[in-house]
Amino acid sequence: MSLLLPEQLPILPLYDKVLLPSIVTNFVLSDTEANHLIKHDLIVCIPLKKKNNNSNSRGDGINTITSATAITAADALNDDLSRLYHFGCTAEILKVDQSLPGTTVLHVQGLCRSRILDIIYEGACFEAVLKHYFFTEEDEQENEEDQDEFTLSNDNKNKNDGLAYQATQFRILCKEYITRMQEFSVSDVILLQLTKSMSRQPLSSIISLLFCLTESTTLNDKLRALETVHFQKLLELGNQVVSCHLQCLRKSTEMQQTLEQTLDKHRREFYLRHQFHSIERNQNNHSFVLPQQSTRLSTGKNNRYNITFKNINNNAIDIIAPSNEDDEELADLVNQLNKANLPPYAKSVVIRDLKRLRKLMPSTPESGILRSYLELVAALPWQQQQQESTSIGNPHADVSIAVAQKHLDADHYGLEQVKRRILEYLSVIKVKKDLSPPILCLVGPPGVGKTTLARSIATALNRKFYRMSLGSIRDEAEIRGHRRTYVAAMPGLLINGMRKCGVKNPVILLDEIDKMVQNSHQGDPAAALLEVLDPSQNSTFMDHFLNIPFDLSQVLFIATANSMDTISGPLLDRMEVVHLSGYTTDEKIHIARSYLWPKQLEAHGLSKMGIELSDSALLYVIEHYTQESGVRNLDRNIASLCRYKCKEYADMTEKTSKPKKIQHHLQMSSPSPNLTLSSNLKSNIDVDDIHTILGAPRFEFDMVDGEESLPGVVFGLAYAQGGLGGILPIEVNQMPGRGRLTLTGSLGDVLKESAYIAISWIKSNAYVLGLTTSRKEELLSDMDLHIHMPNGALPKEGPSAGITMVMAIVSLLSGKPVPKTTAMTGEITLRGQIRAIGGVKEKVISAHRAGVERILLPVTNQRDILQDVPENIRQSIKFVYCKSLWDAVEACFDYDGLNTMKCSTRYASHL
Ligand SMILES: Nc1ncnc2c1ncn2[C@@H]1O[C@H](COP(=O)(O)OP(=O)(O)OP(=O)(O)O)[C@@H](O)[C@H]1O
Repeated sequence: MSLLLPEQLPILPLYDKVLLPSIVTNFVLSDTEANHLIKHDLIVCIPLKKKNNNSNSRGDGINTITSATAITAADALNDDLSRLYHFGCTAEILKVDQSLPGTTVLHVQGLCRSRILDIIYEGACFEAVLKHYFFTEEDEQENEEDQDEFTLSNDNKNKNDGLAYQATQFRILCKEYITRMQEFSVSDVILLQLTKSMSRQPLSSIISLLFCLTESTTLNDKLRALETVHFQKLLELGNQVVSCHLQCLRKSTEMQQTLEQTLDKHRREFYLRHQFHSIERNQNNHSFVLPQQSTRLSTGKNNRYNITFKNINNNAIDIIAPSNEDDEELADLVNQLNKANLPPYAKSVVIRDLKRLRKLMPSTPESGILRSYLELVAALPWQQQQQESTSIGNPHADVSIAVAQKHLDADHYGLEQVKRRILEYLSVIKVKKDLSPPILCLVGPPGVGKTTLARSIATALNRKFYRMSLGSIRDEAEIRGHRRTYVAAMPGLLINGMRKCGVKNPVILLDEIDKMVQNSHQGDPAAALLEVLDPSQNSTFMDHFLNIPFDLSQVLFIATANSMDTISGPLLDRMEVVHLSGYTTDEKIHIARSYLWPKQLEAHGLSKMGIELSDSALLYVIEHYTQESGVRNLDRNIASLCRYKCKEYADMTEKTSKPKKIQHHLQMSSPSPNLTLSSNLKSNIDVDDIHTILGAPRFEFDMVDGEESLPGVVFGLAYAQGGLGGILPIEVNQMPGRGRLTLTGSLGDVLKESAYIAISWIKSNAYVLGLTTSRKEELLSDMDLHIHMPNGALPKEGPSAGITMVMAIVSLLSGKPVPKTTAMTGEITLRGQIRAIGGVKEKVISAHRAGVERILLPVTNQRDILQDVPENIRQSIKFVYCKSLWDAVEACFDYDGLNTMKCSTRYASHL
């Protein structure tokens, strides 16, 4: 056959590729490269050795050029010729495809191995002089009959070197190789070709195919296959390469198995658990039914199966079954769940979740969430406990009103009306034996004892107390909890509170309910509270995290707020508001004497030292170091006094005691009751000491004493947020101009409007007021007015200064001063009516402190004076109740001093 092939053929050098006999493939060349080749039917494809070939003679390492390129005359100038491998593959050109411009695709089939004897330059291109090698049929002869039965047993060892043995071994290895490759899901096309060739093709072709198709065969192996001209040697090489591949495959299968074994420890546990549950299910199908309270046979870890009994009464599963597969923590959890006395609807959810938890791998985040969820369920008070409070919530128990009153009185001075309202509320509960009366909402300035009152109620009822601060809550989820699908989901404040209390009937204080942010983009927390505060709905309160209805109907809710303005309407509607106003100075003195001073002495270990705080010193502290409606700052200042005395005492003992004794004192947490004060320690705190202890006074109270009664200056009464009242002078001045009005002193819109109303009313009644000489004369046509309220940096707002503005302007224009001991407050209308205002108590109390003797008030505020203002203040101040501005004018000015103003005429002007 070699004779039939020409011994001189054009060369197609191959970069990074080796063509083997029997293989059909294609090479992409440029048209110029292919031109001289396509004139021939046969070519020789010779691999190129690596450029710096210093490795071995076989040409290890071929340059990584991917396409095949023909050697042209120009190429010949290069060193490519020297890099040609000494063997090539003679190939037949099957097809030439030049459909793509500039590109020629040569479809070729390898025919035989050819040794390169010489390279010659022939007709503008290089050609190789070759010697061809073929494998004859005899070469490839093998014992076909024994092939299938042939095994690699010891009996056949004598054949080890034989061709048949090599061939059979190759076939066996090839089959294993194909099977293993199938396991690794290698492309089916390759395996199909290999499988087909196994039965039909001669072995040399199979070897070629194997070398070309398997990606793991190196270029080196392919070059070795190309130069091997003895069939048996080729077979040996084939066996070697396949064995090597197989070894790799076996190794990776082994690794995979080991990896799976390690990874599958948990999966195996899962299978076992699953298996166990199905056995358990079978057992449960045959569960015993007992007529009485159900019991579990045993929870011991040695039990093969746990048998669950069903309660015949409610047909619900009464006890959650533990499992032998449970770890210690999970067994504990199941135990707690069983003790939690869950209602049937909660139990079914828990059983389902417990099953899910057991199927999950403990390391997964979902398992953690589920576990904490079940822990929450176990910790919640689902049923009334025996040891829980014996008062409200338990219909057989009684609330002792006398005890409640004792507690309230013991903790709080005064607040008579508030205490009375609380006792009424508790009486309703006692009589009705449930908690349906509306929820109490204590509204008042800071530090007046709202929180402590709620705490006293809880103590009086012998219930647990939980304070829930709602200040700045803007997310509905904080009340209702997050759904469990969210990462780091948590139950809401209420369920958390119930968990902390551990009882079904605590007193929960919804503190600062007015500070809750309404209608934020994260939902409306106030809306979530509606359900909680509605007695008809809160028995099935739904927390998103818990996702099981929870009964809050036994909880006694009390809310506190500083102002009602910011509480949402529907929420306010569900509550009964109890107002707490600020304390008078007298009340503060009482509170300080009877509660705060003894409390702080006790807290500083000075209760047995006989330290006294004089009344004048206490009053000085209240007036010059606090400016509040409550007593929180006063409490703090009293604590400062106690600290100072402590320091004095410590210094004194250090000076007088021997070192040993000092040591002894330092070790003591509080001074010994036996220790008496040395004569050096001053036991009385006077006004003079206050400066030394508390520093310079922080507030100077505005007193009318220091003021002058001038035309155009009138005292109004102000009420600031936080329950503080005070006197506020309004100053008016006039200047030549054209009737312009200037307003200064950080006045708000409503206050400015009051000024315009005042001017309008005065202008329209100028003649009757005696400010003009005829009805037609225009007031203020040639002058400008300037109204100012001192303390300019402090923003002021509200309608209650209307009356004061009118009187101040009239006073200026008439030249008649209003006595400085007269103050006033009231909203005005354009018709001159005076309307009710708020904060009466605080305003009156502060006016009293400032030395005011007479106050003008709207007649509709009379009941506030009678109800709220302490008797001693009522006695020392004269109240003038005004229905219209004429009453106020009458009270402020001497009528005869005005032009024509007479009592009778003022009514005429109204008509
Ligand atoms: N009438 C009172 N008798 C005795 N102590 C009082 C009285 N009123 C307030 N206190 C004391 O004042 C302090 C502050 O009271 P509390 O914290 O209850 O104020 P609050 O009204 O809840 O204030 P806030 O609105 O800022 O929460 C407490 O130590 C309390 O004991």
